[in-house]
Amino acid sequence: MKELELESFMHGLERRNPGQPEFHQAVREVADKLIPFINKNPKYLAASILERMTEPDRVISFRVTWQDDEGNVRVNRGFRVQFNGAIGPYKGGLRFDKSVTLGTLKFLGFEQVFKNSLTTLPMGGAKGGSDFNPKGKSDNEVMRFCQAFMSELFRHIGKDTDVPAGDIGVGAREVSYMFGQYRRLENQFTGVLTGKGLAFGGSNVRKEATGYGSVYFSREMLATRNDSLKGKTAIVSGSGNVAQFTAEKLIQLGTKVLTMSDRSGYIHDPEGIDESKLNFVIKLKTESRGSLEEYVKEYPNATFHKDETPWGVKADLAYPSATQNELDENDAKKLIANGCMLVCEGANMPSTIGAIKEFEKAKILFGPGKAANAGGVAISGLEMTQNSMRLQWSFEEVDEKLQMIMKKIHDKCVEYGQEEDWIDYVKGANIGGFVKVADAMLAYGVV
Ligand SMILES: NC(=O)C1=CN([C@@H]2O[C@H](COP(=O)(O)OP(=O)(O)OC[C@H]3O[C@@H](n4cnc5c(N)ncnc54)[C@H](OP(=O)(O)O)[C@@H]3O)[C@@H](O)[C@H]2O)C=CC1
Ligand SMILES: O=C(O)CCC(=O)C(=O)O
Repeated sequence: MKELELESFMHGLERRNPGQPEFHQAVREVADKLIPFINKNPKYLAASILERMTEPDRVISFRVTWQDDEGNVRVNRGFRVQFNGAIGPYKGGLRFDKSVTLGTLKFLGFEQVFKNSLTTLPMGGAKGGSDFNPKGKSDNEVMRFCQAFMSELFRHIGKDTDVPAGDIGVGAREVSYMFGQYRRLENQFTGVLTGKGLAFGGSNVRKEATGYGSVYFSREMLATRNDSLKGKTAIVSGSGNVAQFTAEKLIQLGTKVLTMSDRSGYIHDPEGIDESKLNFVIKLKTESRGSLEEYVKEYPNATFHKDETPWGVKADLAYPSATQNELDENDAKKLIANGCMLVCEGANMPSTIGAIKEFEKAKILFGPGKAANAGGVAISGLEMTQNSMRLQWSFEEVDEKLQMIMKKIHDKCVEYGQEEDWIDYVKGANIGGFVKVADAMLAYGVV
């Protein structure tokens, strides 16, 4: 049987998916670690599992027509990429951002397949969204867009088919508008979206889960070196959902958070962002939706660095939690030179392949997003469970389950990623996520 070879596999993939560099990057990172494993396990090779797993089950693309406050008719493009449903209903967020393309959503959907498998819950992988830019839009415009988006999406989703949630640009407000529209169209109250409000089927801890989960994962990584979060300093990037609750949990566990960022730049607060300063950021980002520049007006001992990223700040730990490719090879070199011992990805694919190579060379603790940020979708999975049972677990109960799941994901990464003198978490997450999906696909035969 002819073995797989990385460059020729990638050549074929790039030829079949032109103009989708983020998708190429996500597949390369996975294939680099998986191909040696597949070549040693001919059952996967013979069934062309990697070729099948890099081709989405289904891509849905549609027009979204809505009206702005001036009465102008606006047109956006909507997508849902149902990437792989071998181990459960499709599951993954929706992103509303002007940068969204099919290639972006294919990279995110592909990552989601492995991530969801790692959670140990029965969820396939999907992602969707639109090039709609929510920035500067009124609440009414966002509502009309969400209703128009759901007016097409509703026919492709369902509690046992595909269950979307939030991502960049899609938070509690947007999920609520979409859930309201789904309920109106289908006349059904079912768990068809997660991240819902607590009053209408949401789960405790879903809002916090991605950030908290990322911190719990980093706590497990540090424990492998008999170390802990207490007394450390941290760089956090982003100031949205994931960054906010990463910062909150770090503060609670005794870590000093020095930075947060947004599209306009980053803030550096050498005294540390404490709970009350974080509440200012949360209000700024979820209510007035302003720029972080406002922070230094309120807290003048901090500095604002316009159009810059925070990776040059000296700290023990780094939590990239904004967006893809926000941390490159040079940033990685700066972090390592400054003594950073751990990078934990709250965002999806925030580190470039060059940056990851630097972390691997330096053998620092590096937690890839598909493992480290899986807490969000894990609690979404538990929201689906609670919806099916028609009950709601307490905050403490769900938080305990989240900690257990993050520990299990960490254990899985160690099982497949343990090398002689370090843990290759990228390899561990990729192989650990692959095996369950691949075995299900093998069991189904040629489908
Ligand atoms: N929400 C979730 O449960 C999960 C999210 N993720 C991933 O985490 C990351 C953050 O998502 P989330 O917090 O939900 O999204 P939000 O929309 O809540 O926040 C995104 C944050 O990142 C900043 N940002 C977005 N794009 C850019 C950019 N191009 N350059 C610089 N900063 C940028 C935003 O800045 P600004 O405020 O200026 O818009 C904002 O601070 C994404 O990669 C997402 O895929 C992963 C797992 C689950
Ligand atoms: O909760 C979910 O279903 C989606 C979370 C998500 O989009 C992600 O893990 O990237």
